Amino acid sequence: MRLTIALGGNAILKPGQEGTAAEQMNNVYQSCLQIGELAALGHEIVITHGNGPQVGNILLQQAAANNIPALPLDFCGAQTQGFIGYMIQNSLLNVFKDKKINIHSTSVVTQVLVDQNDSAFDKPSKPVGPFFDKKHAQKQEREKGEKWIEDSGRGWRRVVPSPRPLKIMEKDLINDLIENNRIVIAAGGGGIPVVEKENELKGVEAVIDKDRAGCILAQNTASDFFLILTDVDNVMINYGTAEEEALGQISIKEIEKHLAEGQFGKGSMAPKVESAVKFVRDGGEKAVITSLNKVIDAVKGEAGTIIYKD
Ligand SMILES: Nc1ncnc2c1ncn2[C@@H]1O[C@H](COP(=O)(O)OP(=O)(O)O)[C@@H](O)[C@H]1O
Ligand SMILES: NC(=O)OP(=O)(O)O
Repeated sequence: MRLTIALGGNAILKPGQEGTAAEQMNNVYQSCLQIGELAALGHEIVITHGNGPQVGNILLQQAAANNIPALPLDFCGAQTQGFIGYMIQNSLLNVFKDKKINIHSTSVVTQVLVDQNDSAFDKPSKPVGPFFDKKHAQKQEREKGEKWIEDSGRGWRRVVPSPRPLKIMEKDLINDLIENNRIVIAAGGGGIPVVEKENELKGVEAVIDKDRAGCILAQNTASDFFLILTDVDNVMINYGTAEEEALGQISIKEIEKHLAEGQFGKGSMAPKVESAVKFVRDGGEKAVITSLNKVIDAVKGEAGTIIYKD
């Protein structure tokens, strides 16, 4: 089976961790152990990954640097594709060497087309960087004109514009690599957002949601399964309350009812559910939202929130 796997940025850099290279490499290596198991079972694998924590850290590093020009958000996104891609390639090489699997992986610096008139440019919604307290968030809003939100009970985070992905510009190249038995890492961080202006592609300041771009990647690569891996085993209803309940196998109709009720975090779980639903509604076989630890069972249909056609 061909699987597109979307790795959450928060799984690569967990809330509360400092963000050292060693921490992130270790987290990625743990993810790649599971991906190695799937490759050993004979599955073809396409990978995308988040970059919210990482791109936010680059913005903080830039703000702390004197006399060095800050680079725009599309450049920061490209940087994260490079170093997160490196961590995945490095980890997969080490995992495959141990398992004696002869498959190579490569990262594709990927541009994703967005609409320059997307209303998201006026309404920042994508959380980036570490979690802070409310006081810090209010100070940044007051002094820097930034926008901050409370993120699913975990603390306050800066938000940036997150337009809808329309098209993966490197689609054909990605498919050529897959046909040549490569594990491709693409559309990292949702892809580098570009708009079409006077017949040219130009980068714009935004961070695309990687689950929405991941859905297009899964469709463009004719994947059977779209797996969204995050830090919870299941999507929940009444999340964070005493009545919290995990969703298992669920139809599009049922999960859309919960979506309409506002059961899923706006900048976190809601885009995952919408992306999973879109993949299945448009003809994909199955979409799963689960944690890394459950991925092997999820592929067998035995764990996670599995969305199927009504
Ligand atoms: N209804 C819900 N069920 C489960 N998790 C939810 C729900 N609503 C919001 N969340 C939050 O969504 C988070 C996962 O989204 P996010 O942090 O964006 O993940 P990632 O970085 O892995 O892509 C969970 O850690 C949880 O705090
Ligand atoms: N770009 C993006 O969606 O990143 P996260 O998954 O880390 O939020």
